[in-house]
Amino acid sequence: MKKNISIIGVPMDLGQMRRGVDMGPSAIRYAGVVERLERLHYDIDDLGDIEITRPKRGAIVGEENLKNLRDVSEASEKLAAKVDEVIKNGRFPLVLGGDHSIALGSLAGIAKHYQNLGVIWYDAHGDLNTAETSPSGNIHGMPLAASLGIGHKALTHIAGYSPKIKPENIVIIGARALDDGEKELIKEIGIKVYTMHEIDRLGMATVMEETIAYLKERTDGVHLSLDLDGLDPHDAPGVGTPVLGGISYRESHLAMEMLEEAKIITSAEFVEVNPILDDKNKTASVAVALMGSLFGEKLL
Ligand SMILES: NC(=[NH2+])NCCC[C@H](N)C(=O)O
Ligand SMILES: [Mn+2]
Ligand SMILES: [Mn+2]
Repeated sequence: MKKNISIIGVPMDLGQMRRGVDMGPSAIRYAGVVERLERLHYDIDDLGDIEITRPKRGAIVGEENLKNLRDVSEASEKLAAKVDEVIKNGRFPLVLGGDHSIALGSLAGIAKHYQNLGVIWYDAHGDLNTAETSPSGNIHGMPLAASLGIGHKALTHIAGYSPKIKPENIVIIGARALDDGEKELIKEIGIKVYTMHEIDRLGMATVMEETIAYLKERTDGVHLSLDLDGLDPHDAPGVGTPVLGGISYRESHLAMEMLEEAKIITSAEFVEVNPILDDKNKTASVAVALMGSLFGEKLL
C-alpha cells in the first residue's frame, strides 16, 4: 500500500433521514485517525472536509423518491474532483463519511484511474436500490446501483461518465438486509455476495481468501467501501440503519489484516458513523481501529 495517505472528510447526512451522521468525520478525527496512521509511518495529509450545501430548513428537495437529489449530486461532484486530485498526486485517498451516498463521489473520482476497478462493499445492505425499488427514497441506499450505471442520471453520471464499475468486479460482504428489487438485480447482473449465512458457514478467513483471489485475477485496483453497519450493532452501535446479526469486531479485524497482507486495496472509505446515535464514540473508535489493521498495524 502507498505510504502517503490523504484524508478527505465528507460531512454528508442528506442521503438519509437521521441527523448526526454529518458529524462522522469529526468523530473519527477525535478517535485519533491521524495519530494512529502516523504511528505506522505514513505521511498523512488531512485535507479537511468537503463543503456540503444545506437544503433550506424543512425542505426535502428532490425528485420522486430521491430525497435531496440535487444537494447529494452536487456534493458528489465536489468529492469526485477532490479524490481525483489525490490520486493524480500519487496518494492513497481515505474518505471519511458521512452517509453512504458519498460513495457516489468517491467512486466517480477513483474509477477513471482504473480499467477494472474492484469494489469490496462491506455492508449489511446492498445499496443497490433505484427510485423505483427504494422503500425509503434515501439515496444512501442507492450508490452501488448508480455506480453500475443504474438509476437517475444525476446519480449515475457524477464526473460526467458512466458506469464506474462492472458487476463482476464487486464483492458484497456482510449482507443481511436486502430489498426485493436489490435481490432481483443481484441475480440479474451477477454480483458476488457473501451474506451473513456464508460468513457463518465458511468463516471470515475463507470468505476473505476467496474474495482476494477473485478480485486479484480480474481487477487492477480495489476500493474498500466499509459501512460501519456491516458490523454487528453490538460492536458498532452508532449507525442510522442497524441490523442485528452482523460481522463481529474480531472478524472485521481479520478481514482488514488479510486485505493488508494481500496488498490489493488502493482506496478506502469508512461511512455511516453517527455520533448522536453512538455510545461514547465507540463506533468511530472501531472505525479507526479497523483502519489500523487495514494499514498494517501488528500486535508483535
Ligand atoms: N448505506 C446504508 N446504510 N443503506 C441503508 C439502506 C436501507 C434500505 N435498503 C433503503 O434503501 O432505504
Ligand atoms: Mn448499510
Ligand atoms: Mn451502506
